[in-house]
Order: sequence, then structure tokens, then C-alpha cells
Amino acid sequence: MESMGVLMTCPMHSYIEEGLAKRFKLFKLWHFPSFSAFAQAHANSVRAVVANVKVGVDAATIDSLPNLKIVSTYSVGYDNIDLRKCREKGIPVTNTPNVLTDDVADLAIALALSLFCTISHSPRRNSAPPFTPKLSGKAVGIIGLGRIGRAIAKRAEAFGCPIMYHSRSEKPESGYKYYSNVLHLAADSEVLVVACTLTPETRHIVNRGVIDALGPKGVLINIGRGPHVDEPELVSALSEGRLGGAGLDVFENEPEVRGELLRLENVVLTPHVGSDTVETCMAMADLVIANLEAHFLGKPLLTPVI
Ligand SMILES: O=CC(=O)O
Repeated sequence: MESMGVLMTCPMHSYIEEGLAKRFKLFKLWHFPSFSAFAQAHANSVRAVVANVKVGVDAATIDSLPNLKIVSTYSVGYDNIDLRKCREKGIPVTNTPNVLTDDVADLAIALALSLFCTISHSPRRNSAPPFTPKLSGKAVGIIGLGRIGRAIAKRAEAFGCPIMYHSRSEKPESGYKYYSNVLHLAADSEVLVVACTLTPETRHIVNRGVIDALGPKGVLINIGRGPHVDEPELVSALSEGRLGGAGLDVFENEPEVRGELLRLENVVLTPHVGSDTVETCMAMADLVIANLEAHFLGKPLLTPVI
């Protein structure tokens, strides 16, 4: 497979870069001055594109690569891959589900714990840390009860938290209370966690109304995608004390983080690192490579999106 051209859209973990370079003819887009400079020289050689959350694959890129046969994203989310264009051209897309579920769920709980227990309050500050509400027993509402949402629910259950959720359809087998209306879920939650897929329907699913329903004692955790939350509304609510706090791993204009968020005391921020543990990065890379190998050997894909 050494002659198969694989294009990586941006730098990723060295493990995946090395794994791809060992098996394929690897092109690193960031080594070229622009996409058009790359395409002029190598467009015909590219059989696969490996993308991630930072740089996806749009319709123009797909159209510029005449021999593209597969897109594989080093992420579970694929909101930045133009699926419509891929479908139209018969190009399969794969992602990396399952292997990162635990890490993302762990981070959601870590963000909640940091907010509630002021773990991140530095002892070097002059003021004594304030007393905080406890996390154990708080009502946890989860938007999106997929793999990650369920893993968060399981962890929160261990803290004695009653679990409620909103999703496109009710999942009666989960045993958790279902809300068809996000506003009602927020009103009954003390911690609201965003764990759904980003689609046009879920963009700004956390809007001013939802934030106000969660209220001054409520805490928002977002480990989904930045655009799930109306960020200017979130900042106003946090500044005005209409929302208790927020733990955010994702932002509306990543990698930029709004200055106001950095200055607020009632937030805990991480730079989109939900799956960035050593073990998981390796498992994700192995899955990307296994999908590409399966495709080129004419075998079934391991984790197809389409
Ligand atoms: O955000 C991370 C992912 O989609 O894998």
C-alpha cells in the first residue's frame, strides 16, 4: 500500500503520523504553502484524506481530489466533513467511535468536579477559596444519550446523581427520565451536560432560554461542540450571575477562546482535549489505519459513518 497517497489535513499525534507514513505515501498538507499549491502538484495521487476536529474536509477539497476514495476522520464527530458531497461521489467516511467514550465522559465529570469542588482554585491566590455546593446527588441532565451521554450518566450515577436526558427519541431501556423539551430538562437540572452530535438542529440547542431555565445555581458542561451553545448568551449569563458556572472543553470559534470566558471566575476551560490521553490517541490512530487498510483491501470498514 506504499503507493497509496494519503493526505493528512493538519498535524495530529506523532503516533498516527508515523503509522500512516509507514504504510502509505503520506502527504502533510501543512508542509505546503496552500491547498492549491498541494493540489497542483499531488491532487491525482490522493486516495484517502485523514481529517480531525481541527481541519475537516469540505466540498471544494473533495472536488479537487479526482481519485479520492475514502475520508477517515481521527475523531468521533464528523460535523466538519461534507457528508453530502461524499455521498454524492460515493466516497465512504469513517470515524473513531467507542475508543474515546470513556475519556470524554471522564472529562465531563472532571469539569463538573472542578467547578463544584473548586479544585482549580489556586492556593497561591490571596483570598480563601469559597465554600461550594457539592456535586454528589445533584440532578444531572444530559443532552444526547448516545455512547458518550450514557457513559457520563453511568459515572454521574456513581455520584448518586439522578439522571435525566433529552435526545431525538426516547430510550426507555435506559431507565432515565426522558424530556422531549430541552427547556424543561434544563429547568429540572442542576448540572446540564451537552453530549449530542452537532447538526443544524442542535446548533445553539443551549440558548438564552435554556441557560435561564438552568439558572443561577445551575452549571453547564459542554464536551460536545462549541456551536451547541450560544456563547455570547453564555458569557452574559455567567457575568450577570444568571448561570452558576460552566465547564467547557469546546468553543464556538476554536481554537480562539473568547477573552471574557478567560476572565470569568465561574468557568473551567480545557482546550478541546476530551480524547487526548496517550492510550486513546493510539487506539484512535489504530482505528483510522485499520479502516484505511480494510478499504484498500476491499474488506468491510470497521467504523463507517457512510
Ligand atoms: O471532539 C472530539 C471528537 O469528535 O473526537
